Amino acid sequence: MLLSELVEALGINQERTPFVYRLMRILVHSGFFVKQSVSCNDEEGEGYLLAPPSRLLLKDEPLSIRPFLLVVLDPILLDPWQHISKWFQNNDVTPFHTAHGRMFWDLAGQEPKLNQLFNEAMASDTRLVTSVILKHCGGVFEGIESIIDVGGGTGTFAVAIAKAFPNIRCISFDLPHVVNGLVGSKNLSYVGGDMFEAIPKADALLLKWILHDWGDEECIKILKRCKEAIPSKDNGGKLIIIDMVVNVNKEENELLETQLLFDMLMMSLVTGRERNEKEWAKLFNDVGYTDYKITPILGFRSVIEVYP
Ligand SMILES: C[S@@+](CC[C@H](N)C(=O)[O-])C[C@H]1O[C@@H](n2cnc3c(N)ncnc32)[C@H](O)[C@@H]1O
Repeated sequence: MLLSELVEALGINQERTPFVYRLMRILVHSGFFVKQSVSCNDEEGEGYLLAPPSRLLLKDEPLSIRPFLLVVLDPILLDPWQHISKWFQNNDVTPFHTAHGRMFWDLAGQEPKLNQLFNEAMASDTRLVTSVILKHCGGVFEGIESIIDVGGGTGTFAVAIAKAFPNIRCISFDLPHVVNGLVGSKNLSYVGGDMFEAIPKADALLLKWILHDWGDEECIKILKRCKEAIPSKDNGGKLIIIDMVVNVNKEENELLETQLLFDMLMMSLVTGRERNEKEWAKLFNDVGYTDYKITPILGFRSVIEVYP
């Protein structure tokens, strides 16, 4: 699109065209658009093309992660960044708590708008991740007869597994305010509960973007509840964790900056953190898991299979 077409399509005041030019200049620089000579409607000039990553931000792209961007940019999630300095000097659990006087999960349970925004954001990320996992890592589900997605949100992952593997019984398990009213299918059901109290039993448990929300002590509690819920390794028990494994070696990890920024997001919103392999191994070892295997297939995230 030419700049003039863009200004028209977006309904922007024509006098603002030079400002749109400046905005587009940085969006080209940061890789969201590509500049190219075009001739359109008898006009010749420099035009803009969407760069491939920008497709992930389109409204009607099936694997769009636009809802994720929208929640991260919502004032409720941006406010805590303004409170980091205060938080370094007080005793609040998180900058989010300093900003809103409550923990993130409590506010999500009390504010239907935040609950919905957040669940949609998670579902959009999970659609993208599921598409990669089922295509490239379907083997992790082999031999499993039942699986529980712990903290599975509104069930996007469980629905995809239930569809791809009709013989696996799937449960999406989350806090009651997240799963209330959701209706399952033949091999899929929803269960409300608290993963710190008890997790229903199954061959395998999936934990996608769960453990990075919590500090080590809380992770140990969750991992203990998980261990109680699965059979021994010989009987097919395992955890399938989808989370980041931070590698601070810049040469080996072109996504290091993204991983470190996510670590800051976890510091700002919740009590969690992004962990390196040694830190993951220590958690598993502390709870008595015997073995683990990391498959780095999901961009800045990995699949970590953990055995009791
Ligand atoms: C970062 S989200 C990840 C959601 C989903 N696994 C995904 O990746 O799309 C964390 C999830 O943990 C759930 N959660 C938080 N505390 C929980 C608890 N005590 N018991 C069960 N689920 C919990 C939240 O409601 C939320 O759905």
